[in-house]
Amino acid sequence: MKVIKFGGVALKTTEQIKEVKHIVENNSGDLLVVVSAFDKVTDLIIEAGQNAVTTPNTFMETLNTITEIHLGFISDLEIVKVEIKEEVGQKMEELKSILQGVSLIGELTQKTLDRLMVFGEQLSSIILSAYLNIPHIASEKLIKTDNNFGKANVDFESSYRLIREAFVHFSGKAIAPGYIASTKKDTLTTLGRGGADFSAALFAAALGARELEVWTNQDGFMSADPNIINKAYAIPSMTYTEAMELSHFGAQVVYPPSLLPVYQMGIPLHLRNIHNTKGEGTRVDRGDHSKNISPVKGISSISNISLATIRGLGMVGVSGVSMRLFSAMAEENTSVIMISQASSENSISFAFDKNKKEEVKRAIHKEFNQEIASGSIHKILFEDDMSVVAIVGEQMKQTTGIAGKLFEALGRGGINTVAIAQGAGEQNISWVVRTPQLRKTLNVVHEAFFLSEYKQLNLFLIGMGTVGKDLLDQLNQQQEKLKKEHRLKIRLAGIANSRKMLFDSNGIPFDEYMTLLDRDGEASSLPSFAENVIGLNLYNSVFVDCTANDQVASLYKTFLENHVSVVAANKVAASSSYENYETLKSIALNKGAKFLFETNVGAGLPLISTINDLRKSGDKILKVQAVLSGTLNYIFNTISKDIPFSKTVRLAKEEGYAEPDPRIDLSGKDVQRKVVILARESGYRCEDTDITVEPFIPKTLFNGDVDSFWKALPGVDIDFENRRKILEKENKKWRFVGTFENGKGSCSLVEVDSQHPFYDLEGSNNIVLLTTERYKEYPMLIKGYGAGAAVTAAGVFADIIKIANI
Ligand SMILES: NC(=O)C1=CN([C@@H]2O[C@H](COP(=O)(O)OP(=O)(O)OC[C@H]3O[C@@H](n4cnc5c(N)ncnc54)[C@H](OP(=O)(O)O)[C@@H]3O)[C@@H](O)[C@H]2O)C=CC1
Ligand SMILES: N[C@@H](CC=O)C(=O)O
Repeated sequence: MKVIKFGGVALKTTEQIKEVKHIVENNSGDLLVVVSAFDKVTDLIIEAGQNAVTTPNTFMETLNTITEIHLGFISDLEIVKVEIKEEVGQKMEELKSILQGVSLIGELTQKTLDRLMVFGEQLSSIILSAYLNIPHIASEKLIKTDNNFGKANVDFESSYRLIREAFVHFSGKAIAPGYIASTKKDTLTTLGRGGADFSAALFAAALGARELEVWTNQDGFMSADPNIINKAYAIPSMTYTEAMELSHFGAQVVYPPSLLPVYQMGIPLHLRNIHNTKGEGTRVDRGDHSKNISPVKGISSISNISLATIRGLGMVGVSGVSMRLFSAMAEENTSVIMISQASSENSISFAFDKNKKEEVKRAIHKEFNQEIASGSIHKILFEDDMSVVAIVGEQMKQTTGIAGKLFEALGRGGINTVAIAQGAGEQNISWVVRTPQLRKTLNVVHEAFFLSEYKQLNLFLIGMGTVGKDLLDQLNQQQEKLKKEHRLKIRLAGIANSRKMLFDSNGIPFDEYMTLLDRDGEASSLPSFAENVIGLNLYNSVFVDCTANDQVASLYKTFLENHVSVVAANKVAASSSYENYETLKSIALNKGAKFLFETNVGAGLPLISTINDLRKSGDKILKVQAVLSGTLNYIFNTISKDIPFSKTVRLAKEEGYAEPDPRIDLSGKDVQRKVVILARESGYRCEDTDITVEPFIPKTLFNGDVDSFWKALPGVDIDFENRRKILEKENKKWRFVGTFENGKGSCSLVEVDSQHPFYDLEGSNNIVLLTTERYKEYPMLIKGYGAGAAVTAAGVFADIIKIANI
């Protein structure tokens, strides 16, 4: 004997019902088919009942809809037997007269509601019995319960006996309505919403079925809620305990009470999807499921939770407090979803359905009246808008480090855990988070435990000029390789320039961002950009700054505080006051986020990381001597009798070396910032005032705006040409050199001869000599392209990859 159950969602359309027929016909051997009401019918019956109470006669409209649904199926399924239409007609008449009675009395008791609701399953089973051409069995006569209407408690012994007696000579196929039962005195009852699963499980257990197959519209138990986690997948197999834990914590695949009968009798439960009949579904049985890749089998969550916390020193060491509290909840018919108690015993927190808040308040005040009056319970706190999340897996109890990994992932994701519980069985860790953080929580935990195929970073980028544009091109080119070779997906979740901004948590295509930004973007606003990044609350969020703007740099603090890592090509923050620099670094450290700015000095050259590595390994940076301006080195390598100074500046801008405002380069400010950053990363508490700058062009050029600067610039060409000729004669070159030693530094134009290590520094290259305790006699030398779109973008890219930690 096999039992198959079809839920209402699997009985939604004529096509689905035809599929049901295939499934039934393809099952050879003895078979009992248990069915729910057709989709939505139970809800419509409840609605009709409620309408009958509140507004007499309005129930007729709903009743007509119910009739249409059933007659519609009879016609669409081409059921020609006249008796079926008559039988359905009779049932509808019966339903109508009960509703009229409700309307007259103006009251709908749970008992009457049960009496109404049984029609759903009765009607579907009558129609399907005719369509499948198999006999119909009256379940209500076989499943016996108490009179707890709405969710009656099953009398297992009598039910099993009656079912076995009814099936003693049975062979072939039959259909039975789920959900409905009756008391000893044959009063109709129901088994609670979802109770058709329970009926099927009772039949399967009583008859010792070889399998119970339950068809819904889901692939079985999923690793997490697929509506939230698009990478969630169906769990192929699990134990009864795991299924119980997951369904208790919100995975609505199977009605939790159904698991007990099949577990007790060791009957395998197979969950299948009517929309994916070839899918494997989930098998729940007593088999060995220990070979699963992850000890965590699934994540489940329940929202709409409130959390109550009772605090008081009077609870410490007093026995029976928990017992009294939970008995009081039981008296109010309130289910406690999760409990957390500190070992100090001075507080107990528990989670419950938010709709039960009044009952919970009443229960606490009634039970602990005296303690509250005496002050031994001094605080009762209610927090709303909470969700309970649980990870479940029987193998968790044999694996160390699960809790460590879980809470590390949550911490790194910036998720605050409000309360925690783990039973000694170790197969479930549950915790409470604020509901706005639920989506992120599920993502973070799914990524941590479920072998999501890919690790994902969510990028938010401001600045799509020279560097930003190249970065997006590189990301576009590399995305397939990163996915394939490093299992890393980079999703562009937000972009902005000075005019517009655009967000899409599903990802903005790298090859279309500009068109989309222009077409769909809204007006750019930095506060609103930050709000969006934080509001989207995506896990593994990274903010990338490819501007030179101080207002953009002022957003870093907020991002880091909200666990959003920051990658900056912009040098403003790292070279601002030491206090700000230090604050940003320490927030990043405390929040488990990263603040990376490798390209601030030497573009793509590994300068900051090398200094960090030297220091971490115990070395000390004693002195820095460097050419750090790509623009200035390019200018001094390009200037000639044919190319005047002003032209070289224009060329440097065109080549993408110069700052958005080239006066930052020409004034020496850019190099000063870089020396400050190197000094700080070398461990010195350096301010920009510690680094002097000797200008090499008149300060008057820096008054006014950029346009007037460009106009005035050719004015210095003759002087430069005169100085250049002398230099050429002496076989020397200009290098703008930054140095730092003993807490102080300088930036100035130096004339170097052919013996000097900086003499042969080509193009826009940078060079850095690091004198350290270990590299004293022969300083460490790092040299190469020090500016330009491609190398800088590559440096920013490398910082992003560091955050992914692949
Ligand atoms: N070029 C190089 O070789 C290197 C550059 N860097 C640094 O990289 C950064 C970017 O340089 P680069 O790409 O050359 O500069 P660009 O001028 O080419 O691009 C700057 C981008 O920032 C945007 N932007 C400016 N202000 C705002 C704002 N308030 N809100 C939103 N967007 C804004 C601009 O928008 P819009 O397009 O609308 O004007 C533009 O897209 C600079 O900090 C520079 O120091 C670091 C190392 C090397
Ligand atoms: N403008 C800068 C760019 C890199 O930081 C330079 O010229 O070096």
